[in-house]
Amino acid sequence: MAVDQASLAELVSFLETFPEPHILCDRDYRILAANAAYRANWVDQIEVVGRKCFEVSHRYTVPCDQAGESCPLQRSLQSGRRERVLHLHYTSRGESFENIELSPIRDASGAIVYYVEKLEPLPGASSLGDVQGLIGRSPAFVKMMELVARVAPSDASVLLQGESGTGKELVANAIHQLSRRAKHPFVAVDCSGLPETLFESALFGHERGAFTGATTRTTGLVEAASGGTLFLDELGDIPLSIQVKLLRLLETGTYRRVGSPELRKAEVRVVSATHRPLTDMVSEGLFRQDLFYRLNIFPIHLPPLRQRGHDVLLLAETLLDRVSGGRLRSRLSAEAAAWLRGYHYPGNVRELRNILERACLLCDGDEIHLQHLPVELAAARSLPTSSDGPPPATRDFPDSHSLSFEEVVRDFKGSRKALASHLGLSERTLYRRLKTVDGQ
Ligand SMILES: Nc1ncnc2c1ncn2[C@@H]1O[C@H](COP(=O)(O)OP(=O)(O)OP(=O)(O)O)[C@@H](O)[C@H]1O
Repeated sequence: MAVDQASLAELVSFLETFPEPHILCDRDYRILAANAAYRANWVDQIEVVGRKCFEVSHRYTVPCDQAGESCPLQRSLQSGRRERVLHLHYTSRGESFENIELSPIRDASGAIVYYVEKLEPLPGASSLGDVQGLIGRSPAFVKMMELVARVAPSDASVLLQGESGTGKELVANAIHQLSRRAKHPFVAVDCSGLPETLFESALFGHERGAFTGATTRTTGLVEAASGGTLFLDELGDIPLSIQVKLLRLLETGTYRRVGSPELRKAEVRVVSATHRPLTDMVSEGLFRQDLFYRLNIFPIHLPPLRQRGHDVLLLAETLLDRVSGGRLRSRLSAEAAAWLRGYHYPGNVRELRNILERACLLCDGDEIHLQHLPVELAAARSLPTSSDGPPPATRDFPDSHSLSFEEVVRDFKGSRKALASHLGLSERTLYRRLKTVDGQ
């Protein structure tokens, strides 16, 4: 049964009272009305009434769920409830990540007849490529961004898990920028770079005379992050002796400077990151279980680049701008683009950036060709190049095609320095990981 015309007109005029952009759709995705805020900001004055929402917002010809994205309308039809998702939408400001909230409207018999859709851009985020420096539009990336947008406004501890170079620090920063803490500091701590003896004083500060060489009182990183976000990178490298102190900080919001009995208050949100399987470390007794649970309240998995499809070329375009550093910006030839699209990137986005930086230096003209790319890396896996078989651009490489760290190390013919650069790791991190592999 349909809602009568008078009720529909009331609903439409009700939407006009909202300052945020709203549209009204039927169950068949058709837009029945758009309020002034939507008309003013969201589309370039084109008529949207009568068109399908997926066509206007995504330029799709099929509903989002048939295009590999989650469709709030379908979800709400199934759940019967309000649904929220994050989508990448076309707007008058270009492509933009938006929080979408879809509320069902029922008729007198209780059947869903319409949907009211509210659209809100992520705070601070404008067009694609400007979401705190994070580039991507693949389903795996958008799914991850949806979790980022959901957790950012809260104070929950977030644990970012993902291979090296997947953008964990960028994501941690995005969480900070999208939170109410954005005006306060974001302090990143590289836990692998701190020797155990200095860890506690770096984190919590120390009093004058607390240990030999402590000639002045020093504030720690926890205090420096006050009101903001403390990002603990390479969490698995925190010594056990410090883990207990970190747990106290998280549970009671207090800490002591080294050499001081005074309990100090800290007001920080903690986001941490690891590429190591922390649950294994917990079962081996190398990481405290209570601390793991406390930090892992909201886990977010960062997809490896090889699972992000066309994001590779999207990223390549932006990274080429960044690495060309004032020089003439090089273009990718078709065969270079196909190779880049098919390569498996054990070092993820950092490796892609390194490959492009090297290619720009090797390339004399303005076009990057296969000879400027490290094609020998993929040859170990017999990946096709443009000259044999279908171009890699047309295929996706599932996980089984990716090389493990050990395999890359085994197959790599160059120096340790070249290997570190190829993997997108610092030499120090490479040695640390080699040590872990040898120790197994
Ligand atoms: N989605 C993205 N868009 C743009 N640049 C990205 C993206 N992801 C990663 N990068 C770039 O890749 C490089 C590596 O990113 P980042 O340092 O955040 O990775 P990481 O996962 O923290 O790595 P590690 O585990 O080695 O510390 C940086 O130069 C970063 O700017």
